[in-house]
Amino acid sequence: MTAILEVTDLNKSYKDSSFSLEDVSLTIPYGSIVGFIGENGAGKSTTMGSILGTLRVDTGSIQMFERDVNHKNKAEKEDIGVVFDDLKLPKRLTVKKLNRVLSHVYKNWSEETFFHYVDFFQLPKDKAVGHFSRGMSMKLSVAVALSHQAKLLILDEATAGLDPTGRAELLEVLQAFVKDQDRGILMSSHITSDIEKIADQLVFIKGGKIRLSVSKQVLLNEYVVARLRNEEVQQLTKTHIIAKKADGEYVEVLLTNRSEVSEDQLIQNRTIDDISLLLMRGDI
Ligand SMILES: Nc1ncnc2c1ncn2[C@@H]1O[C@H](COP(=O)(O)OP(=O)(O)OP(=O)(O)O)[C@@H](O)[C@H]1O
Repeated sequence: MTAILEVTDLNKSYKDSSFSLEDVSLTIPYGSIVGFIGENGAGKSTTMGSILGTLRVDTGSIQMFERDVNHKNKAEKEDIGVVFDDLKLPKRLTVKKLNRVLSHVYKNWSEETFFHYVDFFQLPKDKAVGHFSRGMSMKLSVAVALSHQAKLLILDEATAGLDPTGRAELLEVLQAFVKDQDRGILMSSHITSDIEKIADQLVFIKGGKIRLSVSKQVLLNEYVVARLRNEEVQQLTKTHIIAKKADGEYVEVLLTNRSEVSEDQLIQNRTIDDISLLLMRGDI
C-alpha cells in the first residue's frame, strides 16, 4: 500500500489541437503532496481533467485508492476534493445556503468542518458567492473540497489570486490535511515558492511529457546546477545530465551527481524556479 494515486502511461489528444499528453505517469504516495510544475499549456490541467474523468483519455491506466478508477462511482467522487481556478459553484447562493445544498450533494458533508474553514478564511456567510473576489472564491472552493471527507485533493492553481496571508493560511491547511497518512494532494501552481514550501515530490511537465519526477529533498540536496564551459560538459557522464542550457560562452547544467564538478563551478542557492527554467527552456 504505497500510493493513493498511480497514473501510468496516459495518452490523450484533442480533436482540434496538435497538443497531446504522451505517456504521462505520476504517483502520489500516501501522506504526500506532489507539486505539478510546467509552463502555460504544458498539460497540467489536461492531466488533472483526465484523472478526474472530465476528459476522456486515449490510453493509459489510472489507479486511485488502489483500484482502477471508475468515474461513474459516486462514492469515489466523494473521496476526491477538487479546486480549479474558476469557481464551479452556484453563484447566487450565499455560503449559508451553499452549505445546505452541499449537505444534500455529499453523503459525508460536514457542516462543522465547512464553517470551521469559512471562519478560518474569514469568508462572509450572507453574501452571494458570485460576488466574491477571486481570492475569496478560491478559499471557498478549498473549504468545500475539505468538507466532504475527501482523501485525495486535486488543486489546479489553488493559490493563484490569494494574497500572501491567504496563501500562507492555505499552505498551512494543506500540510495539516496530509498529516493523516491516508491522504494525498496533487497541486499545480505557477508560484513555485508555494510548491517549494510544502511539496514532498515534484513532477515537471513540458509539452505533454513528464520531464522529471523527483523528491524535493533529492532535487534540492543532491542535484546540482553547474556553470561549465562546453568542453567541460563533454567530459561529464551523460546519464548524470538532466538538463542543460547555453548561457553565452558557458552552459548551465542540472546534474544528478555533484562529484563531477568542483565547488567553484557550482551555482549556489538555486530555487525550484531556477531549476524549472532550466528544465523548461533547456536544450535537453
Ligand atoms: N478542449 C481543448 N481542445 C483543444 N485543445 C485544448 C483543449 N484544452 C486544452 N487544450 C490544449 O492543450 C494544451 C495543454 O493545455 P492545459 O490546459 O492542459 O495546460 P496547463 O499546463 O494546465 O496550462 P496553464 O498553466 O496555462 O493552465 C494547450 O495547448 C491547450 O491549448
